Amino acid sequence: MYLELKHLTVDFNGFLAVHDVSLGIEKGETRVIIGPNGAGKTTIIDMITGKTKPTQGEILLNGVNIAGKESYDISNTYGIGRKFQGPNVFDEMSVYENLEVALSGHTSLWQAFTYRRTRAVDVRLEEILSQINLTEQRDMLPRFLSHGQRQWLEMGMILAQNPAIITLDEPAAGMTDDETFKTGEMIKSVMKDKTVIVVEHDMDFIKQIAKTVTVLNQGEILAEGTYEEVSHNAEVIRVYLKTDDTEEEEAESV
Ligand SMILES: Nc1ncnc2c1ncn2[C@@H]1O[C@H](COP(=O)(O)OP(=O)(O)OP(=O)(O)O)[C@@H](O)[C@H]1O
Repeated sequence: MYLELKHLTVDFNGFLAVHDVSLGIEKGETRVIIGPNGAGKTTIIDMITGKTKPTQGEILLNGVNIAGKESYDISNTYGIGRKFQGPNVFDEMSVYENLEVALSGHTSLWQAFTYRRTRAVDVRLEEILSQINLTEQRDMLPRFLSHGQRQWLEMGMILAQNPAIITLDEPAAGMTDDETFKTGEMIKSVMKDKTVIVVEHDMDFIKQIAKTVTVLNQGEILAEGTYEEVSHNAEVIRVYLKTDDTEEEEAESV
């Protein structure tokens, strides 16, 4: 198994946000994690990316335990990239320059001094611009982009860093249906060689991208399987998928 979470638990002053979670993710897989608000989804991403240290358990990447390592180390040494829920770009730089900063990976003063905008850099950045549908917006400042386009810029910045594993926390939140669909296609095509972990709520989007879905509830795994399996699972429907509409319909039919 490529990435293996083993018996992960997080105790926030007596509150178990994540409790004894074990799951395995294959290399190149796109795994979606769903569940009600407060289920512990973001906390799991926080542990994989080093923001939160598990109270117990292991996170094995190719058999190496990375649980509790610093986020800087996890991103730079172990190649795990993250897209946060909110936009995280440099406002005074153009789309192209934002991607360039991400690609150059100025992790030391020496790299910053020796960096040159070579032909190879330009070719790669143009390729990323096309992959994230922002070729025409390359010289724009991020504030002139739509919400969805800003999210794509961030996905591009992660691609520029070329991580092996990409974690995306609600990438489609606030997007139009068209932007959401394009984001799904982007994950399927551009990120097909990456291992991708996505936290999401939009079930159409999940259906579009997921091979395996893990359902969390109150810090524990409730179900795991294909989209079809989990969306027909009675417990998953009861705790998560049941909408106010279906409850009203049931109440009316009684
Ligand atoms: N630093 C913290 N200290 C205390 N409690 C926390 C902390 N971080 C998260 N929690 C709590 O842990 C639980 C799980 O939070 P988490 O953000 O992982 O849920 P989630 O499944 O991502 O929810 P959402 O869908 O709303 O983003 C929540 O009840 C949250 O309030």
